[in-house]
Amino acid sequence: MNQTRARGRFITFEGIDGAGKSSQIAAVVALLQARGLTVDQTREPGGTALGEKLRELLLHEPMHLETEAMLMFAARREHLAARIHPALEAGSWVVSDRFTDATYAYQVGGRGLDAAKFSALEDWVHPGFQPDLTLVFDLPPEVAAARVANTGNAPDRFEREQRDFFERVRAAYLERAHMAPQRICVIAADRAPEQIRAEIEAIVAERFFR
Ligand SMILES: Nc1ncnc2c1ncn2[C@@H]1O[C@H](COP(=O)(O)OP(=O)(O)OP(=O)(O)O)[C@@H](O)[C@H]1O
Ligand SMILES: Cc1cn([C@H]2C[C@H](O)[C@@H](COP(=O)(O)O)O2)c(=O)[nH]c1=O
Repeated sequence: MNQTRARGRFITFEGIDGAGKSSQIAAVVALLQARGLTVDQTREPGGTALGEKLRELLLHEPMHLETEAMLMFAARREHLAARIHPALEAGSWVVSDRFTDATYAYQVGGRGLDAAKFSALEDWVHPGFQPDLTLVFDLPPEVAAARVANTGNAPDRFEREQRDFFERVRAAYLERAHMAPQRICVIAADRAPEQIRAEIEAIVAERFFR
């Protein structure tokens, strides 16, 4: 019998720098794998050899704000073509640390660029394609900044931004969630990791395995 494998699902994690996405992503990947699913864990900017080179530039090289915005979408175009779409079509689930919501939050909300231009880029790069589920980690910028400082790592171009920048990024994420409540869940990230993990597990179970 000719059995075709079901298309995979696409889950994205979002939030300001230091929101605590990384450890929770690992937990969700483990949860899905425990259900016998094949999972491709990736990130933006990045996720491909070219995308990782662009990430290095984006995080560390001074550039015009519109150059930054277009490089984010260039990396995304490659990511979709070389990794995300092939994985989903092969039946793998894809879990990405950030996707296009980050561009609306950081480049439109944070940097103040024109949303209409990004809508055109989005329609060009992934017309009609959105994550199946997006988890936005929400917390006050000062809490996130303290976490980033505690890592002891040298801050990148984004992490060096001031609190008002992250207030705008946060507000833009919450606005995105308000506009697409069926896709985007806001997670209160200023809580113990175990509490956050339990809430995310419940959301994933309800959304995909009910
Ligand atoms: N719920 C939490 N409570 C306290 N500290 C946390 C929590 N979650 C993560 N952390 C710590 O905060 C720091 C940043 O976490 P993490 O790297 O997971 O954030 P992130 O959202 O992936 O950040 P970035 O987007 O900057 O990569 C780490 O040192 C991590 O151990
Ligand atoms: C996809 C995307 C990312 N960014 C910013 C957000 C973060 O500061 C960095 C990525 O670093 P992370 O710690 O791995 O999350 O890039 C952005 O400004 N716009 C985007 O579209």
